[in-house]
Amino acid sequence: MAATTESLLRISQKVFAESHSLDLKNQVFGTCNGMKQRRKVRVGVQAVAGADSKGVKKSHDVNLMAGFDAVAERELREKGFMGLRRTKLVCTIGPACCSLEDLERLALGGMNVARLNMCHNTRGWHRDVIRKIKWLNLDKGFCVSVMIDTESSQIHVVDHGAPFSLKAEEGSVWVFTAQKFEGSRPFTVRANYEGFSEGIMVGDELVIDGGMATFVVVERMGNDLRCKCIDPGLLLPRAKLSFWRDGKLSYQGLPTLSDKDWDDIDFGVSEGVDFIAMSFVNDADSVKHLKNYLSTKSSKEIRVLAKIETLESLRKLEEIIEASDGIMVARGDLGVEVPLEQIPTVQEEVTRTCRQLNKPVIIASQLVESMVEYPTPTRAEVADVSEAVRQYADAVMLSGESAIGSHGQKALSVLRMASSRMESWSRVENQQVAFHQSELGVPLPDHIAEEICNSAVEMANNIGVDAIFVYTKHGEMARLLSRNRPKPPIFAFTDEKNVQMALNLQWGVIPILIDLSDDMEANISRSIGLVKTKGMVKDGNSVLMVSDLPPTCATSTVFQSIQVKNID
Ligand SMILES: Nc1ncnc2c1ncn2[C@@H]1O[C@H](COP(=O)(O)OP(=O)(O)O)[C@@H](O)[C@H]1O
Ligand SMILES: C=C(OP(=O)(O)O)C(=O)O
Ligand SMILES: [K+]
Ligand SMILES: [Mg+2]
Repeated sequence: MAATTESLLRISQKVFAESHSLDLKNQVFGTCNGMKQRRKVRVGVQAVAGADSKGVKKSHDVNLMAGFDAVAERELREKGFMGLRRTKLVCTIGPACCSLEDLERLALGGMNVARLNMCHNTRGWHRDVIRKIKWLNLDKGFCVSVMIDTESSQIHVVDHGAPFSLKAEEGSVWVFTAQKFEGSRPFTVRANYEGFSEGIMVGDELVIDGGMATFVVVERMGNDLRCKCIDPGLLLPRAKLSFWRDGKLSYQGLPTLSDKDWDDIDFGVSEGVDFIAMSFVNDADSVKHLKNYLSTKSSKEIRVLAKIETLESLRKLEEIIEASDGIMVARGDLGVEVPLEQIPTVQEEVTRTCRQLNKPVIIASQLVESMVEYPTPTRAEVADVSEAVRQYADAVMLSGESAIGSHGQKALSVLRMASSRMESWSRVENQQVAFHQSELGVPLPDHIAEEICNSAVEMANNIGVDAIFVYTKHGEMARLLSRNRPKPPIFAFTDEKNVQMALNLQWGVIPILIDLSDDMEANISRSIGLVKTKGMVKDGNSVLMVSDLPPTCATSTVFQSIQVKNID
């Protein structure tokens, strides 16, 4: 495929316009009732995209209009309803997988969300990748969401005198400084942050990368620290530094979001990303603050995920989960503050709490770490991925395996295969075991929606329908169904693009963008017609349908119903 940077840019601007179409709508189509207005807008955007990309085939237009996920569609045709993967896959994009061809291969391999870690590389590089992904979505009918991950105020090495890792020998003495110096000075390490040594005293321990090596501070020289290695190990080029006193991490009062993070967030807003993963969250307030900021800055809703990677965040787990749109169990940095043997139980606890509170959860870091170098995973790594899937995490994630590894596609296929295998095993294993969940909703309408979804899933499992269809404006009913981890897959029909992109992270949900109207019967026949033309359902299939659409825009009563239909 020959896509020049220029054409990429043009089409990205279209995507941008689509995701920021609020003002556009009123200008172009005037006023009518809300739903009709949206319906017209999409046709408008599609016509523009169609006119612009002359090479785009007819089938792509159908994809654009119906907002299908070409990969889920193919998977369904090949493997049937039960073979559809339920666990979502997140890939960190880096230099090893940033070409259009690489990204397309990852999308074809099942990537649901592309993650860009703002710790690394330039904003120009990130912009280029985001635009490529959006272009692929448009051109190939993929449905890959974009997530940016903030850097936060981490203290790390920027220069240790070598482009590769160095060994710190026992008893060797090193100077840690924030000052720039010319050339290379042996045994000198430069940190990224001026105040890195603030409050640090002689006798404190300096731990590298959560235990790769340990030093003790032997002298303060202004803001520099002279340190002696007491536990030998490796110093990597961007190694993270943490200070400990009396077995406790010393708190340096660094903000969760730095000035650079706010710039990165504005960048994410302007590029129309779907998720922002917030690093080093310590409390719910920082999450609420970012969500408020985004609600004023962005015309589309950007979901905020809190990364659980500090001891403090575990103390305030529930309030953080409640404030967020989802969670990432960031096991890499978590392992710096929490003893490694506790990581598995912490993971299980966070995953369970997320499901109770109905928020999606991603299990991240080192899932198949050895594949950064080797073409096959270790048996232990496959067991780790399978365990996350058995715990019913919504998503599993690749980091360095895709960003810098030589076997990114293979690593993704390991996640895909391990997920599918464990999912089908769990369906058999859990046949009799119901998940005991606490009630979520307090106001009556929420409680009703919750009970309807719980009953719908029980019914779907008992009857053995092939699929669940849900018609949803904000995605809430889809999430409530997903929370029950039903046996059949959930097809979520929505007319909100950003709801579709957010549901990409939700276990077992295939989000589909279609026009929805006040007429439920019309919605049902339209959705069936669409999936039938795609070959996704056949005559004889049975579907359970759940809806939470208001019957008319004028009334606030939500019309909820469950019905079972045989496709004919
Ligand atoms: N955008 C990028 N550009 C260059 N290298 C990257 C990028 N994203 C990730 N990497 C590399 O991949 C490794 C793994 O990624 P990740 O786990 O996200 O970051 P980190 O190691 O900083 O926690 C990083 O250490 C870095 O070397
Ligand atoms: C996912 C993580 O965050 P990052 O890769 O940004 O350090 C982690 O620490 O596990
Ligand atoms: K990060
Ligand atoms: Mg981290």
